[in-house]
Amino acid sequence: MTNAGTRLNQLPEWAALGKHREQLGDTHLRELFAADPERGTGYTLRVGDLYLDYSKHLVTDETLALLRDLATATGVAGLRDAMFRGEKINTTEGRAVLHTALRAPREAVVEVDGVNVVPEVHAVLDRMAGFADRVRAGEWTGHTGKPIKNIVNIGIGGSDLGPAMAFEALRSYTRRDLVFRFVSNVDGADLHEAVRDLDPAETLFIVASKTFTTIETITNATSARDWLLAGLGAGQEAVAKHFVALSTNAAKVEDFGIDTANMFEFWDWVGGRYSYDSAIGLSLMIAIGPDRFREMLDGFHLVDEHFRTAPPEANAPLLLGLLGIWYGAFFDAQSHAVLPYSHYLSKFTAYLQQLDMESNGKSVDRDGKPVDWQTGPVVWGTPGTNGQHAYYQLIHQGTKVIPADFIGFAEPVADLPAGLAAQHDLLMANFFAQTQALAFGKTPEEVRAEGVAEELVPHKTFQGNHPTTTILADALTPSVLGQLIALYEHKVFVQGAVWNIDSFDQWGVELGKVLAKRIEPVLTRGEGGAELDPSTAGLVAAYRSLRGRS
Ligand SMILES: O=P(O)(O)OC[C@H]1O[C@H](O)[C@H](O)[C@@H](O)[C@@H]1O
Repeated sequence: MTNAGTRLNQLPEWAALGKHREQLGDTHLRELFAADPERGTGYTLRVGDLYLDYSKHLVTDETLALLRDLATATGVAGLRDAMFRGEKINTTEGRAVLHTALRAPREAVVEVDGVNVVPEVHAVLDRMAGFADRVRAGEWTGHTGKPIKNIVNIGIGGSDLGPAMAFEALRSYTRRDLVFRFVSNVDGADLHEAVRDLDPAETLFIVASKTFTTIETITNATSARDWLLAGLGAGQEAVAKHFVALSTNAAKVEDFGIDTANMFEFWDWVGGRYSYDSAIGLSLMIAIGPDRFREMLDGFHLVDEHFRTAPPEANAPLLLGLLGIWYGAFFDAQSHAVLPYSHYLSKFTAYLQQLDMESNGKSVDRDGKPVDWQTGPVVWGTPGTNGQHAYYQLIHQGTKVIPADFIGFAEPVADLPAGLAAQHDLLMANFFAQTQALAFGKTPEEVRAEGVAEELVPHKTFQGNHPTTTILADALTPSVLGQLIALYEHKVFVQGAVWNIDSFDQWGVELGKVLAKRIEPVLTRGEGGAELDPSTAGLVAAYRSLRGRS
């Protein structure tokens, strides 16, 4: 709720930003840097192990002060405190939003409906650790007595992207003698490719689903069970040794045939896209071990505390959130690129897509009224150097405003052979060169001075003035990964708070699910379909005909 119920774009703070934007006009980053020799070091923040440079943003001290005023006027700090207190700030679902409790230290007290949830959180973490240790030690054996060597996580959305992303990110910390696979797509090819070279006797399936009703996951889990039992030539009794569940829904887990003794629980106050530090992280915990998992949780917690307590001027998630609002509202930026300069972060942006776009892809405010301001951006990107040889052209010389985050590390991962670790400086030289080129560009005069033919000067000119944030850390450790994810979680929170939207529901995914359920019997059995629109009816008829069913 904004102050006194005033709509966001009716606030005087919003108008002040609009006026300031006009005054800023097309001021170039070259001018901003020339005017302030301290800018390169002054516009930086240190949070835990993260070094953040925001000097290459189209902002001045005044911009930042006006943005903070907007945060004050929209009650960001109050909503943040309500979240940490366990209030039901997810109003459309009547739920608390407490992923921060998942990484609270043992002695912390966080209450939901008067009950301290921290002991339960740690009880589950301890059970997970016990299980992970048994698998890692080869003590958890399958139906035939063979130790488990293959771990297949079956889940989708928040029950897949988090563990899959973190497994990649922390690959150098994982047990290389165990095989980890992640299956999400209901396309049977996903499960097929994941298990085709595995021995069922050595394979553990982790069925991850908050609701345990998600059709893709239940379908894949059912097929995995069929594959297992057929491969083992065994009956239902083999399931207990090869299937565990991660869920909030014990009844559905039991219905599926998994003993609830093999279930690791979490709670409805954990959103799916905020859940990989809950039981949903079990596959990751098996991969990196409980100690490393706890280090990751500590990293999350460090940034939680920063977000909760740092003053607005030095509050990194607040700053990043406000910068995004600035570009969306006053530069008409439609998208936001996240460009990690680490091969291990290959799934990082895909993970952030759900975190950000499912949270803030909303067009009505908390009161159900249509918003008439920009909300969440399209988040996109892939590891940086690859992008340089593909789509960076558009960022450098296209017509769109694309704020971008550049994420890099001083050290290559520890187990890289020396010869390959030597490539790291080249990787990072690209990292620094790109934000420099994006910010400062190359003027026509500079191009001419190189003796370029006049007709080619416009083509070889770089306008520059493209805003970027640089996030640099020493190394991609479990703790640093936790810090990075918490930074983005809270950035998304800040934006939702200012935009006055519910960042914690996802009603927009429901309609497609309902329609798919209706269309499936039309495809398979030709039943129903009278209600289909003419386009869809035509497509369904074509599909049936191609499959020889009409
Ligand atoms: O974990 P589950 O209940 O299976 O949900 C898996 C995913 O599907 C849903 O449709 C939501 O859009 C996601 O937020 C969720 O993470």
